[in-house]
Amino acid sequence: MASASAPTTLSLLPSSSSSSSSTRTRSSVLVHLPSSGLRSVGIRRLGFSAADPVFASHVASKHHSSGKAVRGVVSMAKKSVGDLSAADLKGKKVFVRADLNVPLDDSQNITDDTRIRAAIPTIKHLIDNGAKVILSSHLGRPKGVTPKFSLAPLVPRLSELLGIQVLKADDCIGPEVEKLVASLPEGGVLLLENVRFYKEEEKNEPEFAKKLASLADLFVNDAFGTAHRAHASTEGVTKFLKPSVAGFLLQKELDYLVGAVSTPKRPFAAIVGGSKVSSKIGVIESLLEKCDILLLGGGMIFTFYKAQGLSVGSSLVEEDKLGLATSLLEKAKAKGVSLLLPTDVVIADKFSPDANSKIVPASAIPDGWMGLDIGPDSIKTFSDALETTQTVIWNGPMGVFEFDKFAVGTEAIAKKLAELSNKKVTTIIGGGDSVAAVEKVGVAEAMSHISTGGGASLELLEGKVLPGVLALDEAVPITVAFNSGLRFHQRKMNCYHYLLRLLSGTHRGMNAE
Ligand SMILES: Nc1ncnc2c1ncn2[C@@H]1O[C@H](COP(=O)(O)OP(=O)(O)O)[C@@H](O)[C@H]1O
Ligand SMILES: O=C(OP(=O)(O)O)[C@H](O)COP(=O)(O)O
Repeated sequence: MASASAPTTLSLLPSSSSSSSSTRTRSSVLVHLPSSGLRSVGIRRLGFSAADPVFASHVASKHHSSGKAVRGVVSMAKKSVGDLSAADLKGKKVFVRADLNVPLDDSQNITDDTRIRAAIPTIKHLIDNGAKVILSSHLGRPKGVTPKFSLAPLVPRLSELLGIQVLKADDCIGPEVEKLVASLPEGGVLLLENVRFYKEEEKNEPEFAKKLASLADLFVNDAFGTAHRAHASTEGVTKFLKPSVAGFLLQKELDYLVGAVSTPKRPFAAIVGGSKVSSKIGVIESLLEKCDILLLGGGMIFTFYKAQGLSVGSSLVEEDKLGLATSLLEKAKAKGVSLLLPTDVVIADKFSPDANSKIVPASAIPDGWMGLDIGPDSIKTFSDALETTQTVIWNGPMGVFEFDKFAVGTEAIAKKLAELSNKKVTTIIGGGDSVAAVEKVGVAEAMSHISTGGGASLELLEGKVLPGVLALDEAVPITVAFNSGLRFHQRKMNCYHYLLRLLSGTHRGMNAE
């Protein structure tokens, strides 16, 4: 659950990391919060954490584009559904955006209900307080109305978990939906049809957002897995519904992924595997700024080996990323990050569960063979390194874990993390295949945090701002103090609008004054 202790002063901290004189700090900004008032409203830190260097860079680069050389960090407090009282909720129609994008088999059976279970606490809180819940989600990436992407198969599981019969609408806007909403009792739940059946959803068209919003009195966004999308049901509706607040799942995800990773207990290790070097380069680069130990496994290691001049046989390689791999190795060295590549690998004569396999040193992969897992020496080295840590984040399996023969490295790391979790090490797993891997090994429960958002968690780790979070109301209006050189200005303002102006480069309060 989110931290209930409120920071009393949130700082736009001067950063010393910039090497460019053009981006060096010339101003500092303090954001003062009335401490007693904050505690009384149960403020929760959401979205951005103080002193996050990656976010600092992000803010700075945006702000620099306006010609104002200010580098800093903004910490924001988003209003939570837990901050709404029973009086705020009783009889109110609440538009809840959840991410119920669950996998279904060919017979429309749910094969993993993690996202449905994760959405329950917020819905239950609302119905227990007498609200009328209008539940919205997408499923898959349909092009127009597509029956196989209907949310209907989710109704039985939702009803079972909530202990009430969930109603289902055949659309997400329009007169029929309005009728169902009008007859919804207090404590009732109406599941709208897949919001992506309308192309206006992903285009974030205001008229469509307005129609969705017209169904309700207030908005709760609990769709962490979709928080990196600025869609009508995640971002657009906030323009028409007040308050717009965070749900418990969104809050919990951000607590771990922003809180634990921006100010981690150290030593802090990241394990990055999987198959797509290109989609994970941003993560590796940003993790080099943050972590003490970086362990690489999976299909991406062969690009690093090849970049070092080793033979990799027919292993997976992204040729156009060789230069980048070299620069990442150099960057790790310069930053003093302990970047470990596997010293031995399990190789196969074909990409198949029944391939012939053998273990070889990483420097001795023969032609015609491909690396599909990390070897036993590497497992030992990685396990020893992990023993020293206090926080571990894992994204991407160590090998082709779908084939039992090449699942040993992934399973060993999963078990090691479970063991460390029991020793109070913070363990965070993100990414669809990584979560599937820990589920397969049966250790998901042991981990500190399993993220319901693959893309969203990666974007957070890269230091990106999630539009679905940014759009939510902040907990309280706050006092912002500007200190610009010798001048000092103080004004009360809304932190959300302040941040928006800072990000968009339209803030003119510092050097301009
Ligand atoms: N050595 C390897 N060669 C080819 N594919 C690999 C290798 N190691 C892991 N993989 C594959 O990587 C895939 C997962 O990669 P990715 O999508 O990046 O992870 P995640 O979904 O956790 O972010 C798995 O399907 C796995 O089989
Ligand atoms: O499954 C999702 O993302 P993920 O596979 O990155 O975790 C979310 O539901 C977002 O779906 P989208 O990537 O189609 O916008």
